[in-house]
Amino acid sequence: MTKFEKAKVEIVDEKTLSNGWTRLSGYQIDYTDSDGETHRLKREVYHRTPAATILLYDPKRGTVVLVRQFRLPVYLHDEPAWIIETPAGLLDGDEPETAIRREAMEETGFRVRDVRFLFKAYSSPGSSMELLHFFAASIDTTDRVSNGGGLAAEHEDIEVLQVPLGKAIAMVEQGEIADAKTIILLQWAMLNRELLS
Ligand SMILES: Nc1nc2c(ncn2[C@@H]2O[C@H](COP(=O)(O)OP(=O)(O)O[C@H]3O[C@H](CO)[C@@H](O)[C@H](O)[C@@H]3O)[C@@H](O)[C@H]2O)c(=O)[nH]1
Ligand SMILES: [Mg+2]
Repeated sequence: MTKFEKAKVEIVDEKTLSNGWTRLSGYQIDYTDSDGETHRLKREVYHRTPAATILLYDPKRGTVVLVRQFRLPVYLHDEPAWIIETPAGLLDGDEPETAIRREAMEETGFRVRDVRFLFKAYSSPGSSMELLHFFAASIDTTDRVSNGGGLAAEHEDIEVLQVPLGKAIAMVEQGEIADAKTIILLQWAMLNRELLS
């Protein structure tokens, strides 16, 4: 028996408010709440497609592979905008594991061998449909087959960093790493280091 036994939702209307790189819709829904009362609510939804991210961990050196790139939404906060993240990208219609192998290679130059699927998580469920698939893989220096750096055709301009895991955790505490997916994966690594040998 949950609070929401009587709750239900009916979509009454959807209008496209913007149809650029990502579609933004304005919905009207009839939401019947937990007391059984129905209210018409307005909600805006950003139709982001699924994405994937990966913790690349080198057990011999105790380092993680991170990428640094310009992020406009951070710039608009008047914060330093070349932020540090785990490698990530849109699935672009591929299976999550295929997509993360491709993104890891394009962004970091590491060819990933065995990949471990960890979990899925909504990155911002109040406004965005984005569902992120989280992975982890151990790598070593011999898996680096190119410099990475992203796709020139898409003007990706990516710096590849190899950071000791303890230092990366300290960077979270100091505010130098401030991306949610990255913090989740670094904390997973701290809790599960024995799985990555
Ligand atoms: N033309 C155009 N191109 C864009 C736009 N936004 C992004 N791009 C391009 O689209 C590509 C996206 O690169 P990916 O590596 O696939 O994705 P990402 O930017 O790393 O991140 C995605 O996944 C993250 C998961 O953490 C998400 O958080 C992030 O919002 C995004 O969906 C980049 O080349 C970028 O230049 C846009 O509004 N217009
Ligand atoms: Mg990316």
